[in-house]
Amino acid sequence: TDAARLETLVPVPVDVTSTGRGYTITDATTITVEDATAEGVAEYLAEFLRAPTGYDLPIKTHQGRGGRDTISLQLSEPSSGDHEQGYRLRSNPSGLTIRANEPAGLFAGVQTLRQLLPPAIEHDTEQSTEWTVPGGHIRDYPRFDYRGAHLDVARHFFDVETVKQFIDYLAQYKVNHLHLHLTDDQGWRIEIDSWPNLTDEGADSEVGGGPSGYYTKEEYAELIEYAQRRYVTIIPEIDLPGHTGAALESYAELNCDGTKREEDTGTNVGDTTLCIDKDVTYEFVDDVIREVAEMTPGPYIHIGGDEAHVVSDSEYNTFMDRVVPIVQKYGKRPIGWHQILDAEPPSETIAQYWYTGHDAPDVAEAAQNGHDLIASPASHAYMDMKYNEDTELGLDWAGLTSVKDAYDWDPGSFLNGVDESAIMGPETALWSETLETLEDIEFMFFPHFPPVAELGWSPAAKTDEWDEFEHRLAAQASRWEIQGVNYYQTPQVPWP
Ligand SMILES: CC1=[NH+][C@H]2[C@@H](O1)O[C@H](CO)[C@@H](O)[C@@H]2O
Repeated sequence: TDAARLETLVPVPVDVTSTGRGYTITDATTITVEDATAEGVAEYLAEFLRAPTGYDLPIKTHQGRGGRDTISLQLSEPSSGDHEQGYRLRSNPSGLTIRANEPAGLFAGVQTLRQLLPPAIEHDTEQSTEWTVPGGHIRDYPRFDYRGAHLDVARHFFDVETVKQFIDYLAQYKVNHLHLHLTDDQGWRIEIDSWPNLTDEGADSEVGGGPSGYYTKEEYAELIEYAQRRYVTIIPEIDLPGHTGAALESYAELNCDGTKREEDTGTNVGDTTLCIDKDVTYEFVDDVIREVAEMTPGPYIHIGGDEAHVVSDSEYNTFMDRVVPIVQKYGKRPIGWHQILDAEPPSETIAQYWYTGHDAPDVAEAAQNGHDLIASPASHAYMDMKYNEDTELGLDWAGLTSVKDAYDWDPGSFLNGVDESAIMGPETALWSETLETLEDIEFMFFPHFPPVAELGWSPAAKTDEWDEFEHRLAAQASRWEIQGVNYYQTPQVPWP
C-alpha cells in the first residue's frame, strides 16, 4: 500500500506521521520554487520524475507558496531546533511541500520523496503507474553532519561514468562526502601538470596488470560538478609517505636509491615510501598538494599516512611535520588514517579510524585533545570485507562482515574513551584489490552500504534494532531490481 512506504524509508527519518490520503502526481502537477538557490534541486527533481511519469512537470519560480497540484520546494529561515541539513516534508491531497533551511536539506527531502513514490519511479522509461505519495508529514535531519564513503580507484581504475553512478548511490541514501583514494602502489589516478610522468607512466597499470587509466583535470572537474549537484563533497586522498609505488615507478629521484621502482601489479602493502631525507620529496609533495588543492573546492585533503612500514617513527614524524603544514598552506584541512596522530599533527587534523577494535588509547587521547575523528572500523565499515566465506570478491583480513555486522555498531560510541562530539560521522571504505567493474562495486556495496548510511543519518535510538531494520532494507530491493543494481541477496534479509 502507499502508506506502507512511510514505514520502509532508509535512512529512517527522525519523525514520521501518517495522515491518510496523500498526493498523486499527475500531468497537471507543477514544481514551484521561490528561492533561486533551490532551482538546482527543482531541476534535479524534475529530471528524475519526468522520465518514468512522462509528465512535463514545469518548474515555476517566484510563484509564491505552492497552490493546488504543486510540489513546492521552500527555503525558510532556520526555526528553533531545526538543523541546517534537515527538511520537513508534507503530503496531502492538494500537493506536496518540502521545506528546509538550506538547498542540501531540500535535496535530502527529495531523496525521501523518491522512496515515498512507488518503486516504478526508478524506471527511466514511461510507466503507467499511479504516482501517489502517501499522506503524511515528516520532520527529519541528520545525526552526523559528515556521512562519507571512500572508493579506491588506484588498485583498479574506475572511469568517470562508474564514479558518477557511485555518487548517485551515495545521494540515494543521503551520504554527503566521497573520499577518492587516488594514489597507491599500483596506480596514480590524477593528472598533475608539474609532474606529468605520474600519469604518463604511473597510471598505465593496476592490480593484475589490466587496462587502466587516470582522471584528467577536466574529468576530475566533471566529477566535482556532478557531486556538487548532489550535495556530495569530494575529498581527494594522496596517500603519503607509504603507498607511493606508482610515484616511485614514475620518478627515479623520489627513490632514496635514485632508481625507479618496478611497476606493481600485486596487492602487497607497506613496502614503499617516499625518501624522507631528500628535499625533492617535499618539492614533489608541495607541487602535488598545490595542484590538488586548486582543483578541489571542498575543504579537505586526505594525505593517507597508513602503513608506512619501511620508515622509522622519527622519519614518519619528520615527514608529517613538514607535510601537514603544506595542506594547511594551501587552505585545506588535513585528514589522515589514524596513524597520522603518531606524529602529533596540529589539532585541526582529522583522524580516520580504521582498525577493528574498540580500544585505541592514543586515538582517544587525541580526540580528548581536540582532534575530530571519522569512524571507519574495518570490522563494520569496510565494504570490501567478504559477507561470508562463500563471497568470491573482497578480502577478509578484518574478518567477515555480514550485512548485520555493518548495522550492528554505533559510530558515536564505537571507540572507548571517545565522546560522540569528537566523531564527525561514519565513512564506509571500499578497497578495490579484487573489484574491477561497476557490478563488482555494487555486489560489495549493496546491501553492505545502506546500513552504514542509516547509522550516519538516523537517530541513534532508531538504529539499534536489526529485526526492525531488515524489513526496511528488504523493501529497498524492489528499487535496486529496477535500477539494475547487482546486489548480494544475503540470506540474512527477508527479501520480498
Ligand atoms: C587504511 C588501510 N590501508 C590498507 C587497509 O586499510 O586495508 C585495505 C584493504 O581492506 C588496503 O587496501 C589498504 O591499503
